[in-house]
Amino acid sequence: MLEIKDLHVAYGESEVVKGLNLSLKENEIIAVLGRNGMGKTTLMKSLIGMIPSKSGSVQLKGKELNGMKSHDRVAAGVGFVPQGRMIFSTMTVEENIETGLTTTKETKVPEELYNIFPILRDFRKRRGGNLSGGQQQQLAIARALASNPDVLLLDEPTEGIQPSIIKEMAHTLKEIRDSHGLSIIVSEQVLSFALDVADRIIVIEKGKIIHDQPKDEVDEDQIAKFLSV
Ligand SMILES: Nc1ncnc2c1ncn2[C@@H]1O[C@H](COP(=O)(O)OP(=O)(O)OP(=O)(O)O)[C@@H](O)[C@H]1O
Repeated sequence: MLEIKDLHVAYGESEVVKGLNLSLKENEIIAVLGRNGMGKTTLMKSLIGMIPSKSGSVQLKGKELNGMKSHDRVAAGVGFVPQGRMIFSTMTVEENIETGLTTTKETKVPEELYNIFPILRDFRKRRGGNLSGGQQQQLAIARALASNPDVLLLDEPTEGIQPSIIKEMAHTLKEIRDSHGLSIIVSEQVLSFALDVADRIIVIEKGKIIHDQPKDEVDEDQIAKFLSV
């Protein structure tokens, strides 16, 4: 449903994503692993249109996204949870989620989102900046889901989150995938989380995929070696 073909992304002369090919199926969760600086964030930002790609193609359900602005990609069905969550700290929880509704006809936060994350219902009048890291991550996911995406991109969602909450996050993401028929790409450095959440594990190094395997066939030691510095 998401087809990435020969994608090249560069900052000026410096090419960071170097001819990446990836095919994401319906209801599939892919974890993209890689050490710091290997291009995970650049890939994610280019998929949501925050960084233009140099060449290549990204198609969602047959529709070309390359060349489209971020807002139009969201309308086309891409949801994005950025690294560091980027919650609007002075806005309330409710207002934060409402910013995700701009591409839909809804004006109120759908109850269904509060059913997935009940703590956000309880805290809906609190300022985003007053939530814990794990609660802010739930808020960032709820905001991304508000636009009814077909594919959800999460950039290092476990960063700065407690281990017990990380476990819960993997469970919630799989539940959302099942209930919403979503496909998910998550970039990660935490191998245990990737193995917990994903159907397929991909390792990128220097902007290219160097490893691609179904989760059930993964040799953890081998992946750990790819990730060690
Ligand atoms: N705005 C920028 N201008 C120039 N180079 C950049 C820019 N942003 C990132 N880079 C470079 O691109 C490369 C890939 O960075 P990127 O942030 O995509 O890696 P990453 O795998 O997501 O790492 P991290 O885990 O630290 O987020 C790095 O060498 C980085 O220095």
